[in-house]
Amino acid sequence: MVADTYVKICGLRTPEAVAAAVDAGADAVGFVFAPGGPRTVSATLARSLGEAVPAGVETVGVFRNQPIGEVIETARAAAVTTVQLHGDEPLADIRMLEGAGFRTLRAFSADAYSALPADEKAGWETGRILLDAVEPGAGVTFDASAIQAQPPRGFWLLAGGLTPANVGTLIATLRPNGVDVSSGVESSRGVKDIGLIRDFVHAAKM
Ligand SMILES: O=C(O)c1ccccc1NCC(=O)[C@H](O)[C@H](O)COP(=O)(O)O
Repeated sequence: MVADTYVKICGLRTPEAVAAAVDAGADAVGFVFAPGGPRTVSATLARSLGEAVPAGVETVGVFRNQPIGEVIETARAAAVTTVQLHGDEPLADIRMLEGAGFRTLRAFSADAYSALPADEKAGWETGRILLDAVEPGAGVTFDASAIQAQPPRGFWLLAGGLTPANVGTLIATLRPNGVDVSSGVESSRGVKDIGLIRDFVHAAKM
């Protein structure tokens, strides 16, 4: 296993789930602001959930193809430390977020990322990236052979269909800096399971 694997638990909506993630040792908790999904929360709810999160743990707002002005306004209202862009957003949006004082994560489908020209990859790899399945938050794994052959050069997170049962093997095989999970710690879509959150963090940090 890889020591000190960074762990983000995403799609949190209740104080109990946030406390379970923090108590288990997660490095980041995610709140989904992309509209229309079962995990979508308001900035007001995220702000109140985030108040119980200690300073060393990142609070991440997840957005998908929303105007950058709206992203910054919502992230400020929610008082998150970090913004995760999960759509087709340009590098200029990442720079704007950094300028506004946020840490950032830019998500790609693993296939789309592997197909990027080297100079584009080099631009994204100056920041933190997240490699995921094509449909985010769907609990679906993907063929990671291209990533295994040519992993990103900077800090990167693996996501997409991770569970307490498969995360250890995938960390050992692909050696990401961290992992991100949503469906794999749920009892049903959008409903987090405290025991699975605990099991996932422990398995990832073993
Ligand atoms: O989770 C969502 O509903 C979501 C909606 C729109 C954009 C991103 C979304 N989630 C992003 C995440 O960070 C997920 O944790 C990541 O895609 C992994 O999901 P899963 O395969 O369910 O573990």
